[in-house]
Amino acid sequence: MTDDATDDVTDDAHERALPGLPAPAPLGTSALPEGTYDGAVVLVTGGGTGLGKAIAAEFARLGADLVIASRKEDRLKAARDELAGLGGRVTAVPCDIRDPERVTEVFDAARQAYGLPGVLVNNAAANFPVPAEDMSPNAWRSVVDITLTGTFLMTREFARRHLAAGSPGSVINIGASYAWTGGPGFAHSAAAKAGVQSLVESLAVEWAPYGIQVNGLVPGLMPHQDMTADIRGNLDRAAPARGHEPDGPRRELDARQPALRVGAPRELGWAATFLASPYARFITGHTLVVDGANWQRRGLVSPEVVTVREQMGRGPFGE
Ligand SMILES: CCCCC/C=C/C(=O)SCCNC(=O)CCNC(=O)[C@H](O)C(C)(C)COP(=O)(O)OP(=O)(O)OC[C@H]1O[C@@H](n2cnc3c(N)ncnc32)[C@H](O)[C@@H]1OP(=O)(O)O
Ligand SMILES: NC(=O)C1=CN([C@@H]2O[C@H](COP(=O)(O)OP(=O)(O)OC[C@H]3O[C@@H](n4cnc5c(N)ncnc54)[C@H](OP(=O)(O)O)[C@@H]3O)[C@@H](O)[C@H]2O)C=CC1
Repeated sequence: MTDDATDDVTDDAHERALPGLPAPAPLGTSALPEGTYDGAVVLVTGGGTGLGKAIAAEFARLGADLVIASRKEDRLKAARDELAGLGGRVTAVPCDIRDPERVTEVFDAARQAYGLPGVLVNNAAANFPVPAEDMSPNAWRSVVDITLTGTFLMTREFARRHLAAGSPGSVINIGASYAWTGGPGFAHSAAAKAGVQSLVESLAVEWAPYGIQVNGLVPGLMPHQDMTADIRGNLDRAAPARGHEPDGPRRELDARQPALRVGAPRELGWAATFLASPYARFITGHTLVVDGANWQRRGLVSPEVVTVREQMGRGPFGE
């Protein structure tokens, strides 16, 4: 199982005069004791690709049985086989999280396979860059329905089942820092992630009395080979991949981070396994940012303003 390694990129950073933040520990290692998740069932939406798969992998290494859910069966099956190679059991359930009936079916399938998941990672989301004035109503709805409504439906089903069973649980919502900074060019996704962040804070209080933790986990820039063409295209505008590999090292992206490197997906996975672990039982309603301080970045002097249209190489509105 690979981690879409930024290791190569990290080496680049170390060749510089400034070291940047140190490289992460090797893939396959963990700060948590072996077997921390033995007997636990972990449900990860969007667990067939990218960061969701990396998160699922870290839970699997620590003994969890996994349920991964998303729309595309072929990718889910490939990920299931890959994750099963880490030792645990893995079930893949096709599901569009916008549909409450499909959401119910995922939990039914999980219960039948291993029992009620004790951990839910709401990782599935949708996003593409688009100037707000060009965005169709359906484009807005699509991103908000998947990212915010889908997250709510999954979380509601998880809580209902735990409330009925009287059992504790842990929810982790994967967010984005533009939830609180705003995201020019990503107005739909930023608004949806702001809603996801708000859910963390509302539901943590609402459900703490029942033993359910709800936390947020925000990745910084963590490129991986499953990035959609839209997101990849956005990165390509800033930093074209070198060589023949579409996921080749991108020194230019590293140079744009205070850490002088992008994040490795496993760094998010490690944070998720901590947040849902017995060592974080008094942490709820919190959002942990794993981004090398990129979201706090400010220059002494503000950079020149470049409109979203110009950044995307688009002509005047309406032409
Ligand atoms: C680089 C910084 C990133 C920072 C943070 C990153 C956050 C992330 O969330 S990354 C995760 C990205 N991953 C995904 O988005 C995976 C899932 N995404 C998708 O499957 C598609 O992108 C989807 C959301 C468009 C698919 O949803 P679906 O319901 O199948 O939608 P349709 O294909 O029917 O399209 C709906 C609607 O949206 C319009 N649209 C699609 N792409 C674009 C685009 N690039 N620009 C403008 N509009 C777009 C599409 O045309 C439809 O609208 P109508 O034509 O009006 O019907
Ligand atoms: N990569 C990064 O640098 C950053 C990522 N993030 C966040 O991290 C998370 C993962 O992103 P990343 O791995 O990069 O993106 P991916 O595109 O790889 O993952 C998105 C996942 O969501 C699933 N998905 C999309 N729509 C639905 C749906 N309607 N129902 C069920 N599943 C769905 C997709 O599977 P399928 O198509 O099969 O449905 C896919 O597995 C997201 O929440 C994203 O916002 C935040 C900041 C930066």
